Amino acid sequence: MTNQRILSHFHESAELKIQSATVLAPHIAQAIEMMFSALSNGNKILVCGNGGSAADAQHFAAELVGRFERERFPLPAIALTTDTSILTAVANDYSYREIFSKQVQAFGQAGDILLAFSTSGNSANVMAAIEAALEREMRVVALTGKGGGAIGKMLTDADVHICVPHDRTARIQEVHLVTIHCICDGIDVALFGGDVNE
Ligand SMILES: O=C(CO)[C@@H](O)[C@H](O)[C@H](O)[C@H](O)COP(=O)(O)O
Ligand SMILES: [Zn+2]
Repeated sequence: MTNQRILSHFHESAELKIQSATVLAPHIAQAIEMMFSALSNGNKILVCGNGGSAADAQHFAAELVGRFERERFPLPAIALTTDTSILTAVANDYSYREIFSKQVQAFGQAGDILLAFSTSGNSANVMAAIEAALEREMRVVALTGKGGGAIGKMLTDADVHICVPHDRTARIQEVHLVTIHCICDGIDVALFGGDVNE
């Protein structure tokens, strides 16, 4: 019984990944192109999300500033989920809704990219961050699920929407993870070409 449950998690996850690959590949390719071009112009990437998606935001920033699979110079990415003094002050003095948007206003510049994670597409603080980014002429890459929610409706044609075709938060997060690894790999390939062992 327990084993069956475990097996079904693995199967559902694997099946969704296969199914998402075709649907998401063109959007992921667009995100890679947009990020590579921004980084090449001296711009940076700000990243945000709640809960498991906060971990994804930090995971992505770590792979850009540190490394993914290749040795290379550090690339500028900042997770907006890590400074507990900023997060608690803004949540306490203003609202939880503004914890990311205030940081976008503080650090974001035209041409920078906001990478925004929300499995529901409806987290108010992620939406506020997107609003702030668009006001500053930043571009947005949104990783969502569940049809994209309100975030899907806020994005412009200049932005990229990577919407996982599923309704279960855990499954969506699992596809978000492989997506950020695709993006890291794509940026490395754009920088150096070829495969990892070259
Ligand atoms: O990791 C999980 C569930 O798998 C949770 O921590 C989850 O991230 C949190 O409930 C988030 O607050 C959900 O926000 P969102 O993805 O809808 O924007
Ligand atoms: Zn989770």
